[in-house]
Amino acid sequence: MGSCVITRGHEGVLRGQDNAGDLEMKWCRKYGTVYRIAGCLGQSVLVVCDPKALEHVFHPSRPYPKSKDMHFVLDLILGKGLATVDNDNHHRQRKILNPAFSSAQLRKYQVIFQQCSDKLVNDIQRSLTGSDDIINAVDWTGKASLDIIGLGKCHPWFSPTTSFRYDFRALDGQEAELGRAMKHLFTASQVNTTASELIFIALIRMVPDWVLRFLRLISTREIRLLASSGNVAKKVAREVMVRNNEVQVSDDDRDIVNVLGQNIARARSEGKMQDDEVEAQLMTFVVAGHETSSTSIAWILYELAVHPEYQSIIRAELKQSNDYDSMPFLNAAIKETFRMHPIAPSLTRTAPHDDVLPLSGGKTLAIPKGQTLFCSVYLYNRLPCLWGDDAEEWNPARFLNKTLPGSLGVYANLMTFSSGSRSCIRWRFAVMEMQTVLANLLLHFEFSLPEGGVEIQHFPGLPGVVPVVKGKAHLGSQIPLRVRVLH
Ligand code: HEM
Repeated sequence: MGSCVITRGHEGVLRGQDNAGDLEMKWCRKYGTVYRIAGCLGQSVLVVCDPKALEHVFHPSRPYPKSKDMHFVLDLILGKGLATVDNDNHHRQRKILNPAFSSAQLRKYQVIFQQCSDKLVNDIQRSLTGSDDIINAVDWTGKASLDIIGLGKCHPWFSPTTSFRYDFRALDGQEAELGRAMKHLFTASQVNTTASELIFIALIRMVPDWVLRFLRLISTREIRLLASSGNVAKKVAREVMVRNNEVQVSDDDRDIVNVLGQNIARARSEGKMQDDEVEAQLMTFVVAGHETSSTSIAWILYELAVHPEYQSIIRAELKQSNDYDSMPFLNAAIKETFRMHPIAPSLTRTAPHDDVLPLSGGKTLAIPKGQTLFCSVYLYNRLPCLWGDDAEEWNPARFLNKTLPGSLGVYANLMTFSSGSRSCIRWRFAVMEMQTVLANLLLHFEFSLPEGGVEIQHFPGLPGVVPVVKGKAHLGSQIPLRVRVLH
């Protein structure tokens, strides 16, 4: 399968590619929906996008666990929160947190989405100097989503003395420490991964659990960056907990942090959650909710700039109704963007025991206990057998009035929010946030590509991909778009 550096394996080659997914796609066309690559230090890694095999790996009642290296990285950034723990601990934590995302609760968050969207529109408007301004969409959507999860000053009843919310002040241009750390988290890994970092990851997969404690003491550049983001998140989580104990918020005024804080505090007082877990939940929600949503909103603006005809259609829908869920084109465009631009293009899992993977077409594949699997969201979301021959093109029409293929994935049968009991707990929140922010932006602005066009690539960052301008990855996360105010 082509040449590779022996120590780094294909894994090193994948992390070094300019556009995440290109090589996986090339190999998928050549070798099929399950193929083996060399991991670092000669480890064997299975790349999987076969729908039947993925159904087996993400089965709700017996999902494969995350790989040890993923656990290690998540633990550094998020502590022992929902995204990190397994089995009974995971089940217990998820049960405690689920009510914060019930449909009734989500409807209440809608007010916050709207206020932060209004503020975003005003701030973009104020920043424009002429009729032909270019903005970096990622910067603006990042400010808005940080405010939505952090609940900064866009909230009308915000007051540092009566609320415990952490003021990111993102939309006011004074980025708080956490805002800076989060920005750094995804972009830090844009510097080429070294062989020693890959060897470190390979070692984590190989050594017994008790050795892992000592590996934590080894400090690679990547580990240092991840740990320092985790430390900032921890500091904020502690601040939030202290304020949560100090203030009472009425039922109607409760935002996501209030709701989460209250559920967590109750579980803690009933002895169902330890202090370090409480801290980790807040860290998890702050970190997981930032770049994920903002990058996805920036991607849809990009796709709509490339396909302006859809901007007009969606604007017409928005002028006729306030009910976002009833708008076919708005939702089809969102689904199609989540299909083409998954923030986590691959989910790493480990076989918990010797197993037989069922494959499409009735075949099977025997795998040993401990086998590492790269479950490719990117490839699954682009399989021609599911999405059609034009699967590599952005075409929302595929989601209009059609039965969706397959049965995987919590949203639109895509793997973007994963599938089964470890799927994204806030996928509905993310979709509602995207609907509201996008609707408000499209009603006030027209987006187009800068003169001469621009090619955006998926840079393979950690823990997710980062949009960069081709040839300008060193400038970090960017989606430059031309903006015109609509009157
Ligand atoms: C566009 C937005 C988002 C995308 C594409 C996304 C995607 C994902 C994916 C793929 C997973 C599974 C990860 C794995 O198994 O390794 C996941 C899990 C998770 N996500 Fe999201 N996410 C988004 C937004 C959010 C937001 C806004 C939050 C919260 C603030 C959030 C919180 C979580 C948590 C806590 C988990 C762990 C769930 C568990 O293990 O039970 N996500 N997300």
